[in-house]
Amino acid sequence: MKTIDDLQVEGKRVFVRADLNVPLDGGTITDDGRIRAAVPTIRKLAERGARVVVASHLGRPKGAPDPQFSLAPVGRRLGELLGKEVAFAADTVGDSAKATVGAMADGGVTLLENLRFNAGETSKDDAERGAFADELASLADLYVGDGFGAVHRKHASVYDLPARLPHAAGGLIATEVGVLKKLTEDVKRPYAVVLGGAKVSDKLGVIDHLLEKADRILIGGGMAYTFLKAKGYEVGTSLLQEDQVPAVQGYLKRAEERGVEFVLPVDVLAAAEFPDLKTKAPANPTTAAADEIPADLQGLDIGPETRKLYAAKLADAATVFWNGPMGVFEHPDYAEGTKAVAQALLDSPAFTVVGGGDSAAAVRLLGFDENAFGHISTGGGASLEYLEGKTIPGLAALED
Ligand SMILES: Nc1ncnc2c1ncn2[C@@H]1O[C@H](COP(=O)(O)OP(=O)(O)OP(=O)(O)O)[C@@H](O)[C@H]1O
Ligand SMILES: O=C(O)[C@H](O)COP(=O)(O)O
Repeated sequence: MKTIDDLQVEGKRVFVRADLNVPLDGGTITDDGRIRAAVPTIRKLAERGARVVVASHLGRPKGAPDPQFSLAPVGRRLGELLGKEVAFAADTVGDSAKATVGAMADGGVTLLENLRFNAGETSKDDAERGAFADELASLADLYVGDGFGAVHRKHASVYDLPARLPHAAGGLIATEVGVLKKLTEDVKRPYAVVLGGAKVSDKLGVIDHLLEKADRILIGGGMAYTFLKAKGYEVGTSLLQEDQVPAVQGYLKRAEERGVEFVLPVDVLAAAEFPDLKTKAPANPTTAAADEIPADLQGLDIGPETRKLYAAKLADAATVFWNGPMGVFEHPDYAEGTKAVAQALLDSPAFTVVGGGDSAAAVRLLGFDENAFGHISTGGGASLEYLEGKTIPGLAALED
């Protein structure tokens, strides 16, 4: 894989595919970690006289413009962090993008509007994606892949565009891959993996692979309820991937055969309603045993006994990979589980990798010092798929 040091960028339009998919509350960025992580590559290119065209997705709009997913606030923050003006194009490949990119001087930076406002970006149809990639390619001379959080997506800007332009990996991708490699090669044992979060269907597949690698797998967050259901427990109205229950039963069985320890919640914090994340009004959750969640309640965090159990299971680990918060940490009533896991990792001597946009944001928003962890990855699904040993579209596309 080439790096940006291998490219002659002066006076060239360099398309940087970043992952600036940050959590927003209205128009306010609640955690700018992914923007900060994107800055070094953008700054380096601009300092070397490139005309830097930055592009990203934000959220999951449905292939058409949707103001709540505009990257405009991200552009303002990027400008603050770079300490220079970032021109914002009001579309991705339309008149505004062409005019803004056309008007750039050497060393300038433009941010395009959300890539996913265009159906071609995420299309499953190769021709449709390719046509959109052609339009993106017309805006640049060179391509730099640096959006580690999105490299697992076979999307136009990640996968098809690098095939159309001379390309290289940015500094963030190089760093992320370097650290994750350590977890696939000579991992120090015991190796514990903590999985949580809400993108359950995306993440269940990784367990198949982890059963071959990890010594201990702790499950929390929205993932937990599919496991509890697979054990035959009722989970009320909790997040559930019903169609995955048989697969999860298979994982539990294989884990037993292989001597991999699965650790599931023994209690949860549950409520009738999902909490109001805007007002943060008290949610008054009930603590319920994990095998007795009342039919009208949903589990929204791990409970106090589970916090202690998970801390104990992490205390003697030598390596820990953690992806996905233990609960709806954005609300203070459901933040304790995530805090307990973060604290347990800080207290343990293990080499710790925290993966995921939301997991990393949780660590920072809950007041932990991010530098105290071995590595905080900007990619959740991406780091999991990397650990799975899958071919990653956005990394394969950067190979020579
Ligand atoms: N029990 C639960 N029920 C519903 N949602 C939950 C539950 N536990 C955690 N969540 C939600 O999961 C979300 C984070 O999940 P996600 O899978 O996106 O994490 P991530 O891997 O860190 O991020 P990414 O994959 O986007 O990089 C949070 O917004 C949190 O509120
Ligand atoms: O947050 C993420 O995991 C990445 O930005 C990818 O987003 P996606 O899951 O919507 O493709």
